[in-house]
Amino acid sequence: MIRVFCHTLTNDFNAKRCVFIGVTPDGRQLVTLNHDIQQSWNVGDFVSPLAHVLQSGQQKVINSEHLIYWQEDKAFSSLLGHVGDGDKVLITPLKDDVSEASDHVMALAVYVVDVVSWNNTQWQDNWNLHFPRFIELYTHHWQKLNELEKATTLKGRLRESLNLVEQTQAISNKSDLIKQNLVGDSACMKKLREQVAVASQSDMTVLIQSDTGVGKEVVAASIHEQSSRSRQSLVAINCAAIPENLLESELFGYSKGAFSGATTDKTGLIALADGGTLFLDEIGDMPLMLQAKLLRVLETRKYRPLGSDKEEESDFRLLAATHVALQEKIEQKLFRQDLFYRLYQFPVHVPCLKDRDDDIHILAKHFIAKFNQDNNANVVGIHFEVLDALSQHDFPGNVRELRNLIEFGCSHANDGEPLMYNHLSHYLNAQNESVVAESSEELGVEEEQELVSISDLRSAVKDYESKIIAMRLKQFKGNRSLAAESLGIPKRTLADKCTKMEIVL
Ligand SMILES: Nc1ncnc2c1ncn2[C@@H]1O[C@H](COP(=O)(O)OP(=O)(O)OP(=O)(O)O)[C@@H](O)[C@H]1O
Repeated sequence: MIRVFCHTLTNDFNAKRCVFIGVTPDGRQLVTLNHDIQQSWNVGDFVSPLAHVLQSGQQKVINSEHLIYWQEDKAFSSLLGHVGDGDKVLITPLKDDVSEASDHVMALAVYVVDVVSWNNTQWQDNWNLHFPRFIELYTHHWQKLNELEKATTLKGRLRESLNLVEQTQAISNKSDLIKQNLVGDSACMKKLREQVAVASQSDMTVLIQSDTGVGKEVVAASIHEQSSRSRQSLVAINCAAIPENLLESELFGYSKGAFSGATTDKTGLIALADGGTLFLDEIGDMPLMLQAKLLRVLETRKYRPLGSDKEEESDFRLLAATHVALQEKIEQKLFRQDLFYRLYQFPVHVPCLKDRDDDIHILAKHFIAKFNQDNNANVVGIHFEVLDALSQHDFPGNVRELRNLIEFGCSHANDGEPLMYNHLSHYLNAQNESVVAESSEELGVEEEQELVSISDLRSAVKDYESKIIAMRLKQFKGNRSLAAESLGIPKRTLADKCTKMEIVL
């Protein structure tokens, strides 16, 4: 469009030079639009004649002798090139014809007319007659093109935001589905489900890092189930559970005769995962020699079964998990750094249960429902004392320990009844006994010293009672029901004694 404008001005109106200047979208700058010239001016810089025309909206004709006044504006001078004696520099504003402000200037055309043309009456007639019409037509077309461009850009942006909305919706839908297996309402579990949903949309290698029993396997299964590979298998292996020499043949498979005992061909897990997902649990325990082989497979997708001279291909997606800190293993030269970075494409951390104890209740309910379903039982809910006790438990074995605990309790509960404290007391007391044993040992030393100095038996007994109650309350983190139950006294009696003895916790 600009080329056509300059071409018409040069050919039909004998312009010696023609430059097109536009206003930037933020309205702050004037910039040259010709491809071969790069200059810009601040719209408020009145050292330049361009700012004057932009503000007045009136065409300006500058005689060659008056150019001296604008010499301070070096950019403007260099724009014009050589201007001969008597030549005229014209700056014509191009006004937008649909804008409500009829003086809105869209652009400026700067051109030089030589003295001969300017003094020629035929040129003058032609210029007076056709130039205004040309400018009007040109501005109109240019404006339409700009509108079209704006509409196309807007359409593109709308599409982009629509895609974003669709993507967010898809992730939220997936997260809801994932919640059926990856239970928990804590903020970190919601975030984890979102990460799982995002991971399931790509083929990136996911490295799941966490303590034992937190649900790494559940995370891996959820990623696979929500991915486009879900119709094919999820093939899982625990690298720590299999002896080193067997792990290689399990993964790569072997040909008949590869070693003594290989009486038939065996398909390896890498082959079985073709089209699906391979989950390597406890990858931190994989021997170094196998790590090198795995790295090669990840890079080429090719592998060779033991004893075979033929390379095979497998299109699998890798998920890996570890409960050990791989960085430490790298420092100890027990894990390859290059493999770590290959696995670390999409890292996922699953938080420990003690860092999200809001989830204990919902997980407990989930495991009771599962127990009922699997055992055709009818344990109805969970008593608040059990929840209190659970929230004070540390769960070093994480969700797996909670699941075992609930299943243990459910198996002692009666149909139609909720899960009560006494159904779990055997399990929990075994834990508490170790706490009490620790405290008792400490008390033994102090007690010995105190016994020697007793002079008032009644007050010593009271002190002793008060210590026992305080210790028991501490053990149950201030829960008076549990402390009273453990001491075999009613809760009200314990409360009275606390008031009388001024025991506060
Ligand atoms: N968020 C959860 N929702 C429901 N069940 C869960 C959740 N997290 C873990 N579980 C259950 O807890 C048990 C242990 O989970 P999982 O085997 O996935 O843990 P892990 O981290 O892989 O353990 P390990 O480190 O021993 O391999 C399983 O029975 C699993 O179903």
